[in-house]
Amino acid sequence: MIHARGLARTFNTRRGRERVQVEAVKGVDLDVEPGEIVGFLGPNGAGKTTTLRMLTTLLAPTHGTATVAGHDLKSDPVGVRRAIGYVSQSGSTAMSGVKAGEEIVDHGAMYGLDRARVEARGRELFEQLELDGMWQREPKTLSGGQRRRLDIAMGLVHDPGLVFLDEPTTGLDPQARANLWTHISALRDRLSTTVFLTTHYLDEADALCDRVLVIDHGEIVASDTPDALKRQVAGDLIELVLGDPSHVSIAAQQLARITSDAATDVNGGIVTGRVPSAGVELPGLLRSLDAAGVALASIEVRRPTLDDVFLTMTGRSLRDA
Ligand SMILES: Nc1ncnc2c1ncn2[C@@H]1O[C@H](COP(=O)(O)OP(=O)(O)OP(=O)(O)O)[C@@H](O)[C@H]1O
Repeated sequence: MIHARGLARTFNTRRGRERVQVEAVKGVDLDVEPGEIVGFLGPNGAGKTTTLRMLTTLLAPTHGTATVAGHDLKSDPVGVRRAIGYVSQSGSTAMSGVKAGEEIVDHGAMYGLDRARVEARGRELFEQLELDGMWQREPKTLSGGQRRRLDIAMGLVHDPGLVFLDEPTTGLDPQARANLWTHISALRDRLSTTVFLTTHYLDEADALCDRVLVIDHGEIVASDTPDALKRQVAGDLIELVLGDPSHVSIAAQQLARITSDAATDVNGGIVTGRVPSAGVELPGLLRSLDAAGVALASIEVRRPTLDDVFLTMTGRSLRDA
């Protein structure tokens, strides 16, 4: 669906009186297969929006080539535009006067589609996106989550095979975000729409995306499934909270037998260590602790997060970057 090679964009800008060149995107290669939900993750200023604007024909690349939904970005930008949906950060719904349904029909008509056909498609999308009953409402009277779903309906009304969502859940409360994830997954499952979305949120990339591309300083630093990326970080963290603190050293010994680096941390009555896979190691550990007479108050397992992945790759936390 998307094949980009060496995609780059430089901006000429001024810093004070000095002219400077900003290399926003530095020769990115990326491939997205049909039916995938791919998350484009990175800190502020990493180059996400610039890449998205290039892939959607809104910004010309300085270098590189790309095929998007079967059309060449440079030689056939109109073909690209017809074949994709794009939902920007700010959305495209008008805030006054026009009814939600009319906006949808006008938007589809812009693509040269028959109004009756667009209306049928729009009503179907309203149903799928839980917007039933909103056809006659003005967008300004909708909730934040409903408005984002209306934006997505607009992006899909011409039935594109590929849709770009720029930070789709920014500004929504946690419940509305989770609800939108369900809808985006369902769209892919029902309509086989390929989804390419940018996000700041680690939990969003983790919960929603089949694959995550991590961009930093204009370069892709990782591309894999969230689980595979997290497996690259040295395993799961096991935390043993001891019922009897005098068992600390024996518990540490037992845990050290299975940790990746034969090391554990002891803090009061708590012993922690990283193991390659907690699911595999835990039953044996519990048996050996039991045999050694160690009483546990509780046990916790923490899987690595995408933030741990970013930290391992760049030495910085995604949140602080
Ligand atoms: N029109 C422009 N002129 C000059 N510099 C720009 C322009 N657009 C983007 N940049 C710079 O390019 C870099 C990448 O910006 P971009 O908006 O693509 O990042 P981003 O990952 O989308 O960030 P955010 O998450 O904050 O939206 C930044 O350093 C930004 O300041």
